[in-house]
Amino acid sequence: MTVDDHDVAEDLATRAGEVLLALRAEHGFADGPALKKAGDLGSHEFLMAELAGIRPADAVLSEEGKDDLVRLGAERVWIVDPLDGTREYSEEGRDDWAVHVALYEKGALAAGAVALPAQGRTLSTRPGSPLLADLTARFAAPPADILDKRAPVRIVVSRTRPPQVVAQLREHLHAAGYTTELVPMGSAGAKIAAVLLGDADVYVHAGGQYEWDNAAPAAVSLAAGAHASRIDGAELRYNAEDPYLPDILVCHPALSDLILAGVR
Ligand SMILES: Nc1ncnc2c1ncn2[C@@H]1O[C@H](COP(=O)(O)O)[C@@H](OP(=O)(O)O)[C@H]1O
Ligand SMILES: [Mg+2]
Repeated sequence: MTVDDHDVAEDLATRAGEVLLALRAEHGFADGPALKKAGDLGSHEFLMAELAGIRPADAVLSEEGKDDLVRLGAERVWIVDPLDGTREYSEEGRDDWAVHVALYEKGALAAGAVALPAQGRTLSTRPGSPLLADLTARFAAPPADILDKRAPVRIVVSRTRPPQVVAQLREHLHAAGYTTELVPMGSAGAKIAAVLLGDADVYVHAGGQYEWDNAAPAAVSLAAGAHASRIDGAELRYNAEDPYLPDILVCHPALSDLILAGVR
């Protein structure tokens, strides 16, 4: 039986999340560094073994693996972050951490899933996913409350490394008559999921990130009809020789011109 790539992404991200929940329960929170290490490694090894079994011909770029540049000539590359938000994973009670599994194929993102294990859900590009249908409906309707300036623009940012550009963006929005609210959160995947799920309106990051931090969240965003780009409006490109991809913007497409004008 052939298994569809969307199903593979969703299934592997979800099951890696179960591995991470089990390791968190087993280790407890007394030794943070040991828990982080166990999580990063345990999830990476799980994903590598599963991908080798189900997609043996594909290349893999993982945050926790050695970067095999054979991927540069490969048609299919899985871009995975076994544990995004490692810091938050090691803090008791926090649910802002994620597992990212994306497939890059012939120049573009072809599938992806972001598991939020402590929230009990996985966002994915799988056509037919009820959650994806909800997200797609959200982005098909205009964000009337924001456009009418009745509701604040909720900007989700790194809780430990909020970028400079956010202050500039807020000034730009305030000058245009909008109000804003900052929502600090860990994990690029959890922050992008917050935008997709309607708990925030904009995710802006600058100053450093890698392909594994945003490939799967970008794949789901684009599948849901959200805007996802570099902060200068350029397309997000993957499987580069240097996987450094330092900035990203995700928001409702009806807000993208306004936000891009504020961050450019
Ligand atoms: N300036 C920077 N340089 C490199 N990586 C960064 C970065 N800022 C954020 N990241 C990475 O992006 C992810 C989300 O960060 P944050 O929670 O601060 O928003 C984290 O991934 P990991 O948890 O997988 O390491 C973090 O390491
Ligand atoms: Mg990461």
